[in-house]
Amino acid sequence: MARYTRIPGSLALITLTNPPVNALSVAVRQGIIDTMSRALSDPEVKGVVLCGENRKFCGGADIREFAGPMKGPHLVPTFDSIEAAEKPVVAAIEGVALGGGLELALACHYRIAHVKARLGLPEVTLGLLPAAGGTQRLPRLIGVPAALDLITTGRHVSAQEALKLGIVDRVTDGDAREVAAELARSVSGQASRTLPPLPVLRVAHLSPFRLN
Ligand SMILES: C/C=C(\C)C(=O)SCCNC(=O)CCNC(=O)[C@H](O)C(C)(C)COP(=O)(O)OP(=O)(O)OC[C@H]1O[C@@H](n2cnc3c(N)ncnc32)[C@H](O)[C@@H]1OP(=O)(O)O
Repeated sequence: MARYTRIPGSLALITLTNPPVNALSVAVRQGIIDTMSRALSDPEVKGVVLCGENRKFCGGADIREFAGPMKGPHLVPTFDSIEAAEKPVVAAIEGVALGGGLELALACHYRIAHVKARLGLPEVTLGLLPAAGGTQRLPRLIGVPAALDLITTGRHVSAQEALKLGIVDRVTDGDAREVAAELARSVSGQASRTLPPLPVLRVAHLSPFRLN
């Protein structure tokens, strides 16, 4: 599920609710779509803050659903609908943003992390790829070498390292939701921020393919 609350400053707060780590179950994916649509269609709402219940942003795909067939909305269109939003969406990352949880945060226009948060793409440790946008959005945000390091090792990074790498915009030791709301208010009315294009790697030993 995702809970929808109006908060001061003409903002909507969307809270993922799926204990213990607010994993992206079918109900959470559907909840994100429904609450985003509600926020976007309400002219009184100028921006959105996305967080997880109990100060845990999101532990990724719900591993309890791995045994059955995929139901409900897929992650890719769910995340694309956030990125395409014309109102600013700010992720308030507390606890963990792992796997699909980090991919969800990457689809938001801004990211605030609590100082104790941990972020990463551990899909490789399950024999998977971060295929819900992580392999595209992370290199666009922080460059190919740094993104490949995180994607191929699955290692977690601290909030401070995430800030240094450029994954998050700000780190706070306070309430990340409040800092995210402040940021959302300050950018509301502006065009949504977009990621830079994917950098093109030039590989020295490969010559361009020629058609004769
Ligand atoms: C495609 C694939 C995509 C898009 C993916 O996202 S793959 C999943 C990527 N996510 C992960 O691999 C995260 C796995 N979890 C962890 O690394 C850790 O559990 C944690 C860092 C999130 C928390 O660690 P810790 O505080 O030590 O606690 P536990 O490990 O004991 O976990 C607590 C309970 O949470 C349950 N849990 C954890 N992750 C998930 C999840 N992704 N889906 C569902 N449930 C999850 C875990 O099973 C524990 O449950 P209980 O045993 O307490 O019932």
